[in-house]
Amino acid sequence: MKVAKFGGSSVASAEQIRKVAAIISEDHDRKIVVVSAPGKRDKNDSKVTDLLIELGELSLATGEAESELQAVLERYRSIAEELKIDGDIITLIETDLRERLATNRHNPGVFMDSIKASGEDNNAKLIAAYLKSTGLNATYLNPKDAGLLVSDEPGNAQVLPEAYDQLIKLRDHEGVIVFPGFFGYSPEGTLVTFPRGGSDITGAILAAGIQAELYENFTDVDSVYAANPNVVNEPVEIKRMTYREMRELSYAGFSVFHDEALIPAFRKGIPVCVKNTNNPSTSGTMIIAEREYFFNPVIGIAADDGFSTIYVRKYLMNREVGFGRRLLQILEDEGLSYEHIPSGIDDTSVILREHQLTDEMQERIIDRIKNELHADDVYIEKDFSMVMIVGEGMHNTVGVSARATAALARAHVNIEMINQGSSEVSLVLGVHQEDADRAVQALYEEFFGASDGTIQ
Ligand SMILES: Nc1ncnc2c1ncn2[C@@H]1O[C@H](COP(=O)(O)OP(=O)(O)O)[C@@H](O)[C@H]1O
Ligand SMILES: N[C@@H](CC(=O)OP(=O)(O)O)C(=O)O
Repeated sequence: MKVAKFGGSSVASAEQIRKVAAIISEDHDRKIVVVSAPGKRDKNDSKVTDLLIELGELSLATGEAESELQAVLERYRSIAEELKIDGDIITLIETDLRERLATNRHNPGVFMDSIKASGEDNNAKLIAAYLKSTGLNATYLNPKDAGLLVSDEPGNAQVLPEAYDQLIKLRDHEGVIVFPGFFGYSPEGTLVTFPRGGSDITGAILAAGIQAELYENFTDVDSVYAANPNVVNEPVEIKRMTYREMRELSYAGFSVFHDEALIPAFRKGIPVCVKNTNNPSTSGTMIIAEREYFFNPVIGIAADDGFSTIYVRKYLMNREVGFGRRLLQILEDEGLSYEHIPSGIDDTSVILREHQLTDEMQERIIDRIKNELHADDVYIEKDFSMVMIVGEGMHNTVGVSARATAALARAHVNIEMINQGSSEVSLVLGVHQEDADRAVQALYEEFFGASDGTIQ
């Protein structure tokens, strides 16, 4: 049995959905089909999820968002008309959306999750109807009926272990299940979405739940590339990589696959294959537990922006027992998570995602560090990017860091921070955001300049 997930680019139009139907029909092992909301039809288009966020936020703010509602309906209407699906489905989708807009308005988090999730939910119903019209035994299944139980933080659902006791039963379901990605339900019955890009997570949970032989993640590229193709021209294709390598790279900016989606697959040992809906016959990229690495210690280079640094200097900091704990307690009191904390003997930097910080919070943090920790200097800098060099071969290869820093020096990129994970499967370099693309290009040239097109 296989789980096949089709991202927004694969279900963005009638033409794309016909390709999805052909892919499903050609392999009867594709038992569960996870679908996202319609994505972009071209680079200037909008994802339905983004249209729904606009709709929900405007409705909450002003109570009126009719044109935004019609923009969402028009996406489904154009697909349904071209696929010649029964007209009732648009009426059903409109009724559903209006009901969601009228419910949970007192709780913005729950309200927005319901609006966002309608994109996937209604697309799954529409695609199930189309698949049935082609003669396939396909049925829509709602995550609540499937038992996809998740924690209740809006926009940040985490699957609950007890969900797997229910999901295994899907193995006995007749025909093909069409399953909306991106959300589950709390034990209290509240709809909760995963973070953005979360349909990948749904697919991984279901693959783990039914103990699938393979989790296929269909997108719009032939493979996972060694660098973002929007940053490096025609990067080499990766044919095989480990869960750990993909998790590091997708955490650090490879938006082709959600980093949290690897955890359920890794825990149950489900192989993942990233494939192209527009070119399904290619082998794609296999993501597995182990791989041999011979030719290149590095398998990929990623970059993610939107980081801030809280810089703290205090003479003899390294001699003060508990300084680190007290510093992190200040962040914990503000509900902040951090990513890296490189330290010297008299200074330390806490690197965290910028979106967490408000101006008031920054003032409170600086004030507390100065007055409670008696720091000699403390300030916060914004607009950093983290550039990640990843490869299972790095931990027994001498000189990777030297090659990386030399490459950045040649590109005149200043390194603000360097951090090697204890696993040695990744090396993180902090640079200013405006240098990030140049850094990725310089590192790619250093580690892949002589490559012949693919990494085995
Ligand atoms: N290393 C990478 N390899 C392949 N694609 C990448 C990589 N980094 C970023 N991408 C981008 O990810 C896109 C696919 O992800 P996404 O837009 O979420 O697709 P989907 O709509 O299928 O979910 C690709 O079109 C590509 O532009
Ligand atoms: N549609 C949701 C969930 C998702 O995973 O979408 P996609 O498969 O297009 O990345 C989002 O945009 O976040």
